[in-house]
Amino acid sequence: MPELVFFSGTMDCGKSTLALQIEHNRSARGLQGIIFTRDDRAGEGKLSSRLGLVRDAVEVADGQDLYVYVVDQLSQGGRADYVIADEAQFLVPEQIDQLARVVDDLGLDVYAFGITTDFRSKLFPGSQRLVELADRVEVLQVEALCWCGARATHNARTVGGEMVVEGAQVVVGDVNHSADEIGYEVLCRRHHRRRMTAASARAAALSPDVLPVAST
Ligand SMILES: Nc1ncnc2c1ncn2[C@@H]1O[C@H](COP(=O)(O)OP(=O)(O)O)[C@@H](O)[C@H]1O
Ligand SMILES: Cc1cn([C@H]2C[C@H](O)[C@@H](COP(=O)(O)O)O2)c(=O)[nH]c1=O
Repeated sequence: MPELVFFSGTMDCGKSTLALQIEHNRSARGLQGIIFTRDDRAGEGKLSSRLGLVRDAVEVADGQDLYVYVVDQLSQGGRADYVIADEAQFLVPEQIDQLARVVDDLGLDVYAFGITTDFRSKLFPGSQRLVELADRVEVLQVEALCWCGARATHNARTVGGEMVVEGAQVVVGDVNHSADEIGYEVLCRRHHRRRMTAASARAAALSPDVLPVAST
């Protein structure tokens, strides 16, 4: 049975790498996929992994109907054996419904990859719809780690290393960034709740004013 699978996790946990591996293994067996992406850090129409691999993909536009796109490809004589959608958190709920229709009406597997929650730990609308519609939600096995060593479950947005909680839901960026840029850091829930990034933990440890116990 074809499936809609949502591979989810924090930033930097290997989602795009897995997307590229799935694509590689299928194309090595002669299958042909349609690869959708949106706002990848590597630029328009790219699916990129921090391991250095990058490949071309279809950049999803505002309001684009993904079901119609796949049908058009097939009716123009193109092949589509499966569909991959990276950065799926940036798709709108209607586009997730269209991906579900690709599974149900065209009989293709659809593999979607994305972060579930934003820097405020609120669901992205596209990810919410994926959780609602997916046949399976898979959490990636390689754990991204918080600075404290615990499993990272949350995404923090940082400015100058400090966590911020105000701003637009979508700001394309990376976990490796210079100190004064907007960036991201993955944290465990405890440290996300306390807004304690690696930089603020380091500063607190160095400060003579801070008592060793802090509970919020
Ligand atoms: N230099 C490196 N050596 C080995 N693994 C790396 C290196 N840089 C990044 N990675 C791996 O790549 C992962 C990030 O992969 P990526 O597919 O870009 O993540 P995501 O799409 O989830 O943000 C990291 O969690 C780490 O496991
Ligand atoms: C938490 C959060 C992230 N983003 C952006 C930052 C990156 O461009 C992508 C995630 O990419 P990755 O391959 O999973 O690292 O999402 C955002 O726009 N808003 C957020 O709150």
